[in-house]
Amino acid sequence: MELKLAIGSDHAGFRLKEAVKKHLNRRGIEYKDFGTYSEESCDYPDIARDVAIAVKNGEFDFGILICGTGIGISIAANKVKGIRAALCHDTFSAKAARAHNNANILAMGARVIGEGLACEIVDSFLSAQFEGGRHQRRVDKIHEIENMQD
Ligand SMILES: O=C(CO)[C@H](O)[C@H](O)COP(=O)(O)O
Repeated sequence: MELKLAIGSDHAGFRLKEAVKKHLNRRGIEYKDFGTYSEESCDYPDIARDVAIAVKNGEFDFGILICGTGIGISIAANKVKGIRAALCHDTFSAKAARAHNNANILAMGARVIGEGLACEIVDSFLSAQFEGGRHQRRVDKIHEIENMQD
């Protein structure tokens, strides 16, 4: 799989990010780590912004964002036009996020799930394909809402 990912977390997600990076290394999947690089307290919107803009600009196929709950970092990423960040804590949702919502960022909460499940969620997200059709119409409507804000 020739994928290039952007990955980032805040301090709460740092350890899980390291575990996900190890998993990606084992699978031979290329990624760029946008930080944070320690467990020192930082602000998740800063990381969400950098990853989301890089994905939106087409430098990466997908993004992975991790904070304590996954909530704040996904909310922040979704403020970037063209970003569809999906907070997933199960493999079914991760697959549907790609198949139905054409999500381009996977968000997870390190204080919610463990490393094993997180890596399975990453695999489900990356292996699923957008189904298009009626789902494309709905994704288009999401972006119509986005464009109403101009
Ligand atoms: O989950 C999060 C945002 O949704 C953050 O990781 C969490 O709020 C950080 O909390 P603290 O500064 O107390 O470690």
